[in-house]
Amino acid sequence: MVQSHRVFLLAGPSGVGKGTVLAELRARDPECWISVSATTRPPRPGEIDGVHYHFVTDAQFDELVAGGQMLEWAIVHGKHRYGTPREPVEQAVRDGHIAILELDLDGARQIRKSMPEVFQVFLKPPSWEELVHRLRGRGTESEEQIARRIQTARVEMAAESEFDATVVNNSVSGATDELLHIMGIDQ
Ligand SMILES: Nc1nc2c(ncn2[C@@H]2O[C@H](COP(=O)(O)OP(=O)(O)O)[C@@H](O)[C@H]2O)c(=O)[nH]1
Ligand SMILES: Nc1ncnc2c1ncn2[C@@H]1O[C@H](COP(=O)(O)OP(=O)(O)O)[C@@H](O)[C@H]1O
Repeated sequence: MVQSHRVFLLAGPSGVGKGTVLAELRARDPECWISVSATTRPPRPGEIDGVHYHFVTDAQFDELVAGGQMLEWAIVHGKHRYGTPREPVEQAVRDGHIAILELDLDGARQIRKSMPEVFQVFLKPPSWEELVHRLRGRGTESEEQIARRIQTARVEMAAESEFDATVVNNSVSGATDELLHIMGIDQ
C-alpha cells in the first residue's frame, strides 16, 4: 500500500486494457481523477473530445508545449503526439483527488525524472498471445497500425522492471481491485 502517493501513472503496451481498467476504476471510485491527455491523433468512432482525449491540431499542440503547459509529451507509435496537460493534474491534487496518468513508456521515463514522487504501475497482459488477440479484437486499427503497435509493445514489455509495481490484467475487475489496493483504496 502506498497511500502517501497522490499521483499514479499507468503504462503498458497498446491493447493491454489501460483504458478499460481506468474506466472501471473511475466508475468504482469517483475520488480517482483520471487525466485527459491532449493528442494530435484523430478521434476513433465514439471517442468524445474532452472525455477520452483533448483532440488538438499540430499547431495547438505546439502552443501547449511552447507555453510550458505539458507535464510531458511524446510521439507514440511513430506518428501522433500525446501529452499530459499540467494544470488539471495540479488542480486535481489540490482538490484532494488521487490523480492518475495514462502514458506510454517515453512519457513514464520523463515523469520519472521530473516528478519522482509519482508511483508508476505497469499493466501487463496475461500472455503475449492474449495481448495480440485484444489488440486485434478491438477492431479500431488497420493491419498496418496493429503491426506498429505490436512492434512498440515488444519494447514496452521489456521495460516492466523500471516500474514500481506490476498489475496483470487477467480480468478487468481483478486488475481494478489490485490497482485500488496499490493506491491504498481498499473497497
Ligand atoms: N506520453 C504520453 N503517452 C500517452 C498519453 N496519453 C496516451 N498516451 C499513450 O499513447 C498510446 C496510444 O494511445 P491510443 O492512441 O489511445 O491508442 P492505443 O495505444 O492503441 O490504445 C498509449 O500507449 C497511451 O498510453 C500522454 O498524455 N502522454
Ligand atoms: N481483462 C480483459 N479481458 C479481456 N479483454 C479485455 C480486458 N481488458 C481490456 N480488454 C479488451 O482489450 C481491448 C483493448 O483494451 P483498451 O482498454 O483499449 O487497451 P489500451 O487502452 O491499453 O490500449 C479492448 O477491446 C478491451 O475491451
